[in-house]
Amino acid sequence: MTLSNIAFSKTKAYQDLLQDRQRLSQTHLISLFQKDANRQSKYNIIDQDILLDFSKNIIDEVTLAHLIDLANECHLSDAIQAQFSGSKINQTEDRAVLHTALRAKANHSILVDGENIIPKIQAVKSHMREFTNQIISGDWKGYTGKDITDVVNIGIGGSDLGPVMVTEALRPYKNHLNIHFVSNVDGTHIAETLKKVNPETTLFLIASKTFTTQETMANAFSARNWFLDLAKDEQAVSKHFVALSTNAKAVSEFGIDVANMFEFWDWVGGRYSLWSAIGLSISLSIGFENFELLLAGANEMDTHFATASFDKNMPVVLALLGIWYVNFFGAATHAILPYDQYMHRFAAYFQQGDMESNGKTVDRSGNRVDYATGPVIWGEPGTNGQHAFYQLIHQGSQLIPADFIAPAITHNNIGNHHTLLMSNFFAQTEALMNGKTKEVVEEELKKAGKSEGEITKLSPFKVFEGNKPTNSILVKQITPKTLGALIAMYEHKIFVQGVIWNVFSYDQWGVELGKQLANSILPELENNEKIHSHDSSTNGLINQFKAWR
Ligand SMILES: O=P(O)(O)OC[C@H]1O[C@@H](O)[C@H](O)[C@@H](O)[C@@H]1O
Repeated sequence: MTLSNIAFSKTKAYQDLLQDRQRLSQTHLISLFQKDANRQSKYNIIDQDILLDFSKNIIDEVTLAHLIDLANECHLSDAIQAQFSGSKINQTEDRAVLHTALRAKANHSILVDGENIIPKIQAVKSHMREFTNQIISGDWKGYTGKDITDVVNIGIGGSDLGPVMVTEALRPYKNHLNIHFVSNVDGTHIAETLKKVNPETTLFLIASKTFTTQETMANAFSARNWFLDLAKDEQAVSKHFVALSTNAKAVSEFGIDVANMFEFWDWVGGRYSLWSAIGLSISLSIGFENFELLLAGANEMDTHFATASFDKNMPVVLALLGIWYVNFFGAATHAILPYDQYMHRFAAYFQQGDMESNGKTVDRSGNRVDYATGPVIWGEPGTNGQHAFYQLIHQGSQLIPADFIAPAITHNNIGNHHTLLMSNFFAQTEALMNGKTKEVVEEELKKAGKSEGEITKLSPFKVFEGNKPTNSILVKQITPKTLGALIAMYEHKIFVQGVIWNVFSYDQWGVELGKQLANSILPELENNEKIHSHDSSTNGLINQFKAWR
């Protein structure tokens, strides 16, 4: 079973949606609410302690029906089925895409090349459980007999962002272990981290799907050298270095015993790998039982995605709304705004998740697309964002659809902080929708005692057009389970958009060119000769670098 190959812009639904866009061009969100007393309940999905309210979007029933037609015309149901069943839908790399299998129930069966992969997933999980328990309990000792106190995850991209985001989001569930992350090849990152840890009590997780990534290998070798300089014993490495990888050969060449390797497989995409052995830092941080709850939450979202009708399907609705704004309103970006300080890396995580997946311009037949695809994803936690960039969302010239995410229950009930936070959460989407008319502005200025002249001068700047679309995602509480569901919801959203845009969401050829060029420039930096082999800009920069270093 392969993915269908439907040109999105040639579908009937696309034409219908163009007309909807025309029809709604003069319609304000406020009037959509005024026209339909049931609007809130119609555009609302609740599942697994997550409420998605998408009523503040510029859609009506006809538009939603056309968006769903679009999904059907692009054979979305078949695509979902193809992904979940292990078809090799990552065609450019000839791989299945089965992060969903990592969180499937133990009695499930999913075949890849005729082999049921569930038993081997379970075997790695047992290894993770056992190892996690040994480290947390102190049964696992460092080379001088001391307990492990610090864990350093060395990885980049998908081998870093997911674990960082989740360990931060689930800090309230954290145990005594200090978890550090080193990703950047900038020596500062590893140097500053090593200053904080003691070799006798530190465990390094070398996290790399390929075990060839330049940044990760450089950091891993530096960590190993630092460790050996202090421990002065090769034998000690096995107690302090473990690998999370698909590449056993490279792991043992690095000097890590394969018994200390936590395996995963090529059908787990890097940016979808936090559910695999790459999640070991998460399991160490919050305990394996909580890690399993994270997987269970994601699994429940998988079931929701695979079974709910499209109009009641959170990932599908989010994906269709995203397409509505990217392709029919020209929105170039999409903001993810968590009103939860612990979720401060959530948007950064989905920058990779979304932009590395759908940042493509070639369709599944190898032709250039004639429509926009993946938007720029960005965001910061509320309310910090309000005091920084919300100005542009409210009054700027760009349309910026935004997801507002907040927990009803906080982990830190201090004074009235949570109600203060939530009042902002509710107020912002209301303000973005309603805006403020000239009449209201003038009335306010009048009440403030301004003269007629001042009112005329000031009022244009104080008017808010409103009509800015938002999704509100209210979560009962951020727990391992609900966080797992939220992440899976966004993962599936990305997949749905890729299906409809007719791009391959699970490869990432676009990151290769820079790597290739860096490899060819590297030897040129290792001597003091003047460089002439590039364009004049690159030559000039390299030569100035050499002159200054
Ligand atoms: O886990 P690895 O193999 O070290 O790869 C890390 C990252 O490497 C990048 O080159 C890829 O674009 C990412 O998708 C990937 O997550």
